[in-house]
Amino acid sequence: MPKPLIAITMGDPAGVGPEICLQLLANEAVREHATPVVFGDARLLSRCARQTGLPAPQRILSEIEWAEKCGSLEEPAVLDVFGFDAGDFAPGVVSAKTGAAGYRYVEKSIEAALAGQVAAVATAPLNKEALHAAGIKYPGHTEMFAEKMEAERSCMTFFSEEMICSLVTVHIGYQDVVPALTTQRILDVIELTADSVQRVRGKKPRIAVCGLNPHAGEHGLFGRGEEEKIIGPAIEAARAKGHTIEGPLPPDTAFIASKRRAVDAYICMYHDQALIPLKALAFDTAVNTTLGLPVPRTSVDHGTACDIAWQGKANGSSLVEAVLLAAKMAR
Ligand SMILES: NC(=O)c1ccc[n+]([C@@H]2O[C@H](COP(=O)([O-])OP(=O)(O)OC[C@H]3O[C@@H](n4cnc5c(N)ncnc54)[C@H](O)[C@@H]3O)[C@@H](O)[C@H]2O)c1
Ligand SMILES: N[C@H](C(=O)O)[C@H](O)COP(=O)(O)O
Repeated sequence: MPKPLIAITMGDPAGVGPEICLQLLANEAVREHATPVVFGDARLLSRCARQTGLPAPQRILSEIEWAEKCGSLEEPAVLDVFGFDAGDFAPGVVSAKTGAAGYRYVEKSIEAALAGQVAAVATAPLNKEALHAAGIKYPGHTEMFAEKMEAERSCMTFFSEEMICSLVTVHIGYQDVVPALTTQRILDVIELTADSVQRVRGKKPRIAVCGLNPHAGEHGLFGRGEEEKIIGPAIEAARAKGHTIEGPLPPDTAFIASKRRAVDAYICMYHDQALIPLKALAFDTAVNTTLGLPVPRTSVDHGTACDIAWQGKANGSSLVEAVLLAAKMAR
């Protein structure tokens, strides 16, 4: 069976994206399962290789060569996306310019995915402030992929050996979380998660849904009855559709070790409810995915890490796992 061609976007040029892409291109385990193509800037990658001591990319394709050769590519490569001027660029310092470049690599990867040129996309980190400074309206990749791929419903889900978790709400402030919680949205996230875990792990998942308030509201004592009025009905509806599901669980004990052994996937109401336990347990290897898209998209779980960028210190294992998961999802 031919190996899937996976687009890897280079991320914000000023962050750790370039060096984890260089690590990835040289990774033997990745080559066994996929043909990786980094969508980024070839000159910048070569400069990063010189600075960090990592191997420089061997095969570089222009956009014209890519259009001609992508159907027969069998070795790791870089697609040199035109347009980044490294003149006044400084590693570790994000700007509107680096935000715009990172966004261009993502746009290009989505075009390639929708044109059937690549089987999946894995993304290196963008910086949200840099995107904002560049005038780009999306909070992150999740919203870019969902809109540009016209997903009817989608959600952010993290896979790791320690835990799998999906987020009902993502990049919004806390005051906006409660208005965004609806029974239908929670049910959509449960269904997307159950379907994806079944495909990736080959088993019907046991799902746990977290409450919103301390102690899951303790029967209306804390909060405004969100557990009874919004979350509970979504759990009932999912159970009626045949899902193995429990909740709303008190969030503070939902992730203790014995519970994690009994749960295949968590449904979390807001960003940090999911990502504090996930990143504490599996920061180096967890993978972020967007479910509900016509073409798989995975990502690293970490950010641009500007404090260590271009110093040869970045751990590239989350990107390796992201590409391996993308290859699995693409099959
Ligand atoms: N997939 C993505 O595009 C993605 C994911 C998370 C955060 N972000 C964005 O990245 C920017 C910076 O976010 P942050 O500072 O909150 O988190 P961060 O993950 O960039 O950094 C947090 C800490 O983890 C360390 N770290 C991160 N990645 C590492 C790696 N690969 N190897 C070794 N150490 C690593 C950093 O040095 C830092 O100390 C923000 O704009 C944020 O929105 C993007
Ligand atoms: N919430 C994600 C995390 O903390 O890992 C992240 O910011 C990435 O979001 P996108 O995949 O939407 O860029």
